[in-house]
Amino acid sequence: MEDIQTDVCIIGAGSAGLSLAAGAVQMGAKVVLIEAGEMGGECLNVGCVPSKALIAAAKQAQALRYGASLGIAPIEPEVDFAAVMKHVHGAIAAIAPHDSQDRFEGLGVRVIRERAAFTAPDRLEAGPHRISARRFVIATGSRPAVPPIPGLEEVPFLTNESLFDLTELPEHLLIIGGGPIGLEMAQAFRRLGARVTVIEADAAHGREDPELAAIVLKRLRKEGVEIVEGAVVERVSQQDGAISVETGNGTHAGSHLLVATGRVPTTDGLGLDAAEVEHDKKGITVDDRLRTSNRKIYAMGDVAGQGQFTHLAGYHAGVLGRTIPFGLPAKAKNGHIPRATYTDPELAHVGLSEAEARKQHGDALEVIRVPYTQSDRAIAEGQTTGLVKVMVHRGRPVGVGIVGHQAGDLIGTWALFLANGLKMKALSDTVLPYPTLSELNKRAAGAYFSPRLFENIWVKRVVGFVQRHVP
Ligand SMILES: Cc1cc2nc3c(=O)[nH]c(=O)nc-3n(C[C@H](O)[C@H](O)[C@H](O)COP(=O)(O)OP(=O)(O)OC[C@H]3O[C@@H](n4cnc5c(N)ncnc54)[C@H](O)[C@@H]3O)c2cc1C
Ligand SMILES: NC(=O)c1ccc[n+]([C@@H]2O[C@H](COP(=O)([O-])OP(=O)(O)OC[C@H]3O[C@@H](n4cnc5c(N)ncnc54)[C@H](O)[C@@H]3O)[C@@H](O)[C@H]2O)c1
Repeated sequence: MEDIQTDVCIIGAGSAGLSLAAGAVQMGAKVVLIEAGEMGGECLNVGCVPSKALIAAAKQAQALRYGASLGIAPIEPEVDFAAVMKHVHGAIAAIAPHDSQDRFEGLGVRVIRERAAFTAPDRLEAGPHRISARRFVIATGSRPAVPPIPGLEEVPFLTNESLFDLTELPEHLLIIGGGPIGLEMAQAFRRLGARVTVIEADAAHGREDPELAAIVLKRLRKEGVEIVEGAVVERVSQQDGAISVETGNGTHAGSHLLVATGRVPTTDGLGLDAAEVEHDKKGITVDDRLRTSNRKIYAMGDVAGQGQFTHLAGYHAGVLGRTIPFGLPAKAKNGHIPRATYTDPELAHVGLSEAEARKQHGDALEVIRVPYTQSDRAIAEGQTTGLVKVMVHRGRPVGVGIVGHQAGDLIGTWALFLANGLKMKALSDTVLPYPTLSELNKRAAGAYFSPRLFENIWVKRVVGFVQRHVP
C-alpha cells in the first residue's frame, strides 16, 4: 500500500471533478484525482457529447426532407448509420485530449485510475493507494435508473451507456421514459430513419411548462414519433427477436428497447458510512456550501442531488474552487441555473415556472409572451414555431421559458438576468443586432413596457403638454 498525503482528493474525473482539479492545481494546491472508468465521465463518453453529435447528424438528415417551404426540392436522405456513429465517436475523440490523464498530469495533478472507497472519515483507498487529504470532494456522478419492471432483466435493453455502441440503425426503437434523454433520442433516431415509440408513465416532458412542452411534443408527433402518455409499463418480454412492452393501455412491439427513466446518484461502494457522510436516494446530502455531514468532505455535480447538468457540475466546481484553495465561504445557489433540451424545437428554462411564480407572487405577477412569428430572422429562416415566455415581478424577470429554434442559446441572456438580479430595463436599454433571434428577448422587454408607455394617461398628458406649449 502506498500512503499519499495531499491537499485535495477528488473522486470522479467527470465534468465536476475535472474542472475542480484543473482549477485547484493551477492555483497551487496538491491535487489527487481518482477515476474508476473513462476520463471525462458521462458527459464526454455516454452523455452530452455523443447525444448532441447524433442530434446534429439527424438534423442534417431532416433538413434534406424539409426544404420545400424554402424552395428547395425535398429528398429522402440516405443515412449511413455506421458513418453517423463514426461522426459521434469522432466528436468524443476530438474532445477527449482535453479531459485526458496526460493533460491533467501535465497540469501537475496526480491521476489514479482506480475505484475509490472511504475506509475512515479522513481516509480512502483506491487500489494500492491509501490517501489522506485536507479536503475530499466526491464527484462520482450518476448512472441510469433501471426500474424494476417484470421481465426487463431477461430482455437485451439499452441505456445511454450502451446506446452509442449501436452499429446498425434500429428498425423500431421503443423508449421507456419521455424525459430529456427519451425525447432527444426519440427525435434523433426518427430523423435517422427508425420507427420510434416513446412510452411514458406520466406526461412526456412532464417537468417542463406544459404550454411549452406541448409545442415540442406536437413537432415530434408530426415527424412520426409515437408518444404514448399515462402508460404504466407492466411487463417487458421478447419473442422471436421482437421486444414487447405491455402497459395498462396497450402493448407496443419493437426491435430495440432504450430505458431512459431517470438517473440514480453513484453513491454505492464509496464507503459513505465509514466516511460518516449522510446520503439518501437523491444523492449525498449537502448544504449550500456543498459541505456534507463530514466537514472534511464536499460533494458536487450529479451526485450532490441538486440537478443533473454539465454546466451545474462546472458551477459547483467553481464554487469549491473558491472554497477549498482560499477557504472562502462560497455558496452554490440554484435559482439561476438554466436547462435546455436539444430537441427541435429546443426547450429551455431558467428560474421559476409560471405555476411556481404565481404561487410566490400571486396577482403581482405579469406573464409576457412573444411568439417567434414576431422575429424577422425566424420568418426569413422558416423557423417561426416557438415562444418566449417571461414571468415578471415588479420589473424583474423571475422565470423564463423558451421553446423554439436556438432556445438553448437564447436562454443565456435570461440566465444573466437572474444571476445578477437585473431588471427588464437592462434589456430595453440594450441594442441588439438586426435581424437576430436574440431580438425576441428584447421584444419581451418591449411588450412589458409598451402598456406602461402607450396606455398611460400621464404619458399622454405630458406629451400633449409638450406638443402644445414647448416651442
Ligand atoms: C444521454 C445524456 C445526455 C445528456 N446531455 C446533457 C446536455 O446536453 N447538457 C447537460 O448540461 N447535461 C447533459 N447530461 C447530463 C451530464 O452528462 C451530467 O450532468 C454530467 O456529466 C455530470 O457530471 P459529474 O462530474 O457530476 O459526473 P460524471 O460525469 O458522471 O462523472 C463521475 C465520474 O466518477 C467516476 N466514479 C464513480 N464512482 C467512482 C469511484 N468510487 N471511484 C472512482 N471514480 C468513480 C465515474 O466513472 C465517472 O467518470 C446528459 C446526460 C445523459 C445521460
Ligand atoms: N439537454 C440536457 O441538458 C439533458 C439531456 C439529457 C439528459 N439530461 C439530464 O439527465 C437527466 C436524466 O434524464 P432522463 O430523461 O433519463 O430522466 P428524467 O427523470 O428527466 O425523465 C424520466 C422520465 O421517465 C418516466 N418514467 C420513469 N419510470 C417509468 C416507467 N417505469 N415507465 C414509463 N415511464 C417512466 C418519468 O415519468 C419521466 O418522465 C435529466 O433530468 C437531465 O438532468 C440533460
